[in-house]
Amino acid sequence: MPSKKALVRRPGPRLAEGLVTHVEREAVDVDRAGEQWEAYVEALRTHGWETIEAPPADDCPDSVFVEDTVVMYRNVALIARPGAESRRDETVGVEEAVASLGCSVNWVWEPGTLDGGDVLKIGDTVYVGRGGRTNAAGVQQVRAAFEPLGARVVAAPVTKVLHLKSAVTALPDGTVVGRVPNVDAPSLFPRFLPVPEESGAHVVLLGGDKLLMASSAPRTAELFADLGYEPVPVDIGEFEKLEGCVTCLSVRLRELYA
Ligand SMILES: NC(=O)NCCC[C@H](N)C(=O)O
Repeated sequence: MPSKKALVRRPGPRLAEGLVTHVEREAVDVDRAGEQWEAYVEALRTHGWETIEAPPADDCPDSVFVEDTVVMYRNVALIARPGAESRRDETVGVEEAVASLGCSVNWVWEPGTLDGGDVLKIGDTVYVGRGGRTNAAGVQQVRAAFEPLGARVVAAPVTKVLHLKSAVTALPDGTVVGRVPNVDAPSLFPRFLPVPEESGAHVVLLGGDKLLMASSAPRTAELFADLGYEPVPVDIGEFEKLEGCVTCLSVRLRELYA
């Protein structure tokens, strides 16, 4: 059944200690991050999404990046096993939250690791990035969880950025968008559109033609507007300092039965 719920998690007091892997560490203004998070959540609500807060995980600096903790396919929530050890405890509260929404819950087990940021769904095709955070066993477990439900899982190498979805996401028509130097294998995707900015590769589909995007990608927003989409820009600058992007701050639940 179509649903429009989005799971989010408020940033915790230790946010500034969040992991950085591919960028230089910059000071994070936690108060400003809080304001940016509120505005992000408000943008989801304004466009018809009911937001549900996962219980805080204040000991985990990266907990706001809730996308990495769970992958949804239909009504099934696959609880991730984050590749970074400091992020493992984030999954506990998320598991409670998705179970209470009526999802069927499944888990990635050791030795598998999986970050939700490595999973890009386009219709029934589920691309899984095998990179710094998601290992081969994690990819196999996504196959085992979702292929019986009708998904086709396609593994994609990720060596240049943190997650597959740091490199690419997809427009509503399924066209994959990414900044060429960040994408290991653009030919894996049936339709690929290069974008001029790194954060232009990140879109959250709000419904209809509306695309939630970071305000740090104005030229890409212009490109998308010219293709008939309606960009909805939000400033997530404090999260970008920690390699976060618009996708990683929420998990949309579009096929709940509850
Ligand atoms: N899905 C995402 O893009 N997540 C961003 C995670 C950023 C966090 N600082 C991390 O390194 O895990």
